[in-house]
Amino acid sequence: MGDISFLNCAPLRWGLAHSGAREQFDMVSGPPEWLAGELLAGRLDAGPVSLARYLRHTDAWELLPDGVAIGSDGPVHSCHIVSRAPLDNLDGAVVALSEASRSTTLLARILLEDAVGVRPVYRSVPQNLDDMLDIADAAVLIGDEALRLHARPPAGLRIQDTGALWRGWTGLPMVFAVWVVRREVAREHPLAVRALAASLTDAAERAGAHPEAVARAAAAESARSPGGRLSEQVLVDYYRVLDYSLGDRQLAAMSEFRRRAAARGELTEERSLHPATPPVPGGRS
Ligand SMILES: C=C(O[C@@H]1C=C(C(=O)O)C=C[C@H]1O)C(=O)O
Repeated sequence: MGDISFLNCAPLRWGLAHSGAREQFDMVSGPPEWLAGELLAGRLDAGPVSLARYLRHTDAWELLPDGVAIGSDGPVHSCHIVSRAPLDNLDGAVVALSEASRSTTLLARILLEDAVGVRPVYRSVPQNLDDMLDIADAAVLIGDEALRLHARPPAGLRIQDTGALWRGWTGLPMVFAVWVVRREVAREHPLAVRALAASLTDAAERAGAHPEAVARAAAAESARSPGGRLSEQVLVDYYRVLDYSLGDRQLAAMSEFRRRAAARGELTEERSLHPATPPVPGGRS
């Protein structure tokens, strides 16, 4: 099973470790685009991928039964458009897009062009704010580096949270990533897939019931990264807004995101987005 090596998945790591389910899975951690490559190559059976990636590969992957996602109903704290000038000044400007992201970069392009009404020029580059702003007027970033910008906004920069912008524009939550399973694996091992989904849902619930302990563990994890330790309060606030559920509102949000992307000629796959019906335990599958 894959695991995103960002702090957005620290509560699930904590929950899986505390339920004892962690040992049942062979877990590999990495950035979301690397996990997507491993899934496509068949080296990984299940894991979290960027929503935009999933929408391009609905032929190869299905959503975990009952659904597990990374989303927010409003600000997400870690997926931003960072700029010196207001967004409506970005017409004709250069916007650097993080190569680590598929969903937020597409969402930012939709927001800039269709909600704000500007037409920037885009450049996909490795994620690093300083390097990005050397070559561009604005940058789209995700993950821990973006969370650090939210926690300590640098002087002179505007940190525009794409979850908040999307919510303000559409009234919907945003789903940034979803857990998928390869179709062959879902067909051949339906009960194992169901157990995996149940373990992840349980981990999210457990973590939600212990916000301070989770924030403490995540702060310790953040201290081991080059960006340095994030405060427990920043992490408590982060996990209060992050939502791992994939219910009707999130599915509606995914459809709306796909519809708006398709209107631009992107992500035109027609398959239903609903998670597969979980097989009945002990029943024929
Ligand atoms: C909330 C986040 O969710 C993510 C955003 C992704 C994207 O923009 O493509 C992909 C996976 C998740 O890591 C984040 O990374 O901060």
